Amino acid sequence: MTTLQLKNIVKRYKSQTVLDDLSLDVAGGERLVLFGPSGSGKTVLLRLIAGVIEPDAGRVLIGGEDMTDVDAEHRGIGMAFQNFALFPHMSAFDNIASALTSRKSSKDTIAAGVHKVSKLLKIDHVLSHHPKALSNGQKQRTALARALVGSPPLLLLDDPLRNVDAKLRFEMRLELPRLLAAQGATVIYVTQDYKEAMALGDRIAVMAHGRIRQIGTPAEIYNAPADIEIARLFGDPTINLLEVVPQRGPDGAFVELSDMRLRLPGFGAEIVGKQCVLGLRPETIAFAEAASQGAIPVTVEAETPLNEKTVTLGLTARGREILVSRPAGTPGPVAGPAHIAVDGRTAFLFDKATGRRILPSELASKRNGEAA
Ligand SMILES: Nc1ncnc2c1ncn2[C@@H]1O[C@H](COP(=O)(O)OP(=O)(O)OP(=O)(O)O)[C@@H](O)[C@H]1O
Repeated sequence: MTTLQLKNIVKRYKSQTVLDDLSLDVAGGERLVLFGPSGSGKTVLLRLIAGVIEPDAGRVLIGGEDMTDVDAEHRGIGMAFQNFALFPHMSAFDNIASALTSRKSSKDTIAAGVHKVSKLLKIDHVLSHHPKALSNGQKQRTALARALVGSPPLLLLDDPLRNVDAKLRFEMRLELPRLLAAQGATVIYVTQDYKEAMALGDRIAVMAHGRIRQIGTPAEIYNAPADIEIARLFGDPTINLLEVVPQRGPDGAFVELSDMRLRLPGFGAEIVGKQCVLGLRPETIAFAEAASQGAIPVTVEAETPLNEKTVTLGLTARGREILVSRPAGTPGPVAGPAHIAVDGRTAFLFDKATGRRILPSELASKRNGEAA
């Protein structure tokens, strides 16, 4: 299976550095998601891997071979883009087959390949249609079929679900991993949708300003975000972020919420008196009895039942907003005074000035130990 290595890639447009000394290693058969806000450089990176644009510096290695100076059509890559990019004057069949024409395969071999992939993508009944007679979902599947038909060892998919409706997007999120796994290809998949990133990626590379801010499995990104922005981008409802200044208590550092102490196990003197931001995932907070130990009083302002969960907005004594999320159907207060229980071990602490997550001192010293 084909590996992909990017080494110190730089791409500039006039004075703007769009990719800034970016390096990346993708294992053979891995599905790597490039995730990041609009303008972070995802599409430029994909086009650069494809060979459509050239880097100003750095190397692109595909399967261990330096492909930086090799033309796009000789890189053996399959591509599908968010705007479908189908030829309007060709049938769906011919659009898909166009990916194979340069191979000089026999007509029968091409037809067999097109039918196989079309069946898989459930578009075999519309192969004679031109793009204007296809629904958006069918166009998207046709573009995907064109990318898959030659079984390329490296597949680049640029936000292929962006222009399809919510139902199809949901279906494809379920189907695509199986489909891509069956292909055995190495996949670079661009999306701005964090749920898609988590559903499809073996790993996710979070991009910002032409750099990779964090790379890891979906669980690593969610459970150990490198900074506030990443914590905010992954999660629905969004993570609670509260400005705090930790204090020193008899049994370690704590912060105050509604005049109650929330202990931060593992954190020590290094955070005392520092301007920080506390991150609490709504699903890690539970409603509690007033008398239970550490219960923090809140005033419930509003409740929003969603399909699978109920999200409640509470206010602390000083009017700070806290979202609490619990599985739908579980009881909870609807309005008025209530108490919440927060486990300090699940809290994130960020440096307010830099936005970077501060690791608990125990973990930090363990990491340092590992590095030494
Ligand atoms: N041909 C070009 N000429 C000048 N600037 C460009 C060109 N192509 C891209 N850029 C700039 O590079 C930056 C990154 O663009 P890119 O399309 O890679 O972002 P993106 O992360 O894919 O965004 P989106 O999710 O909206 O597609 C943007 O600021 C864009 O304006």
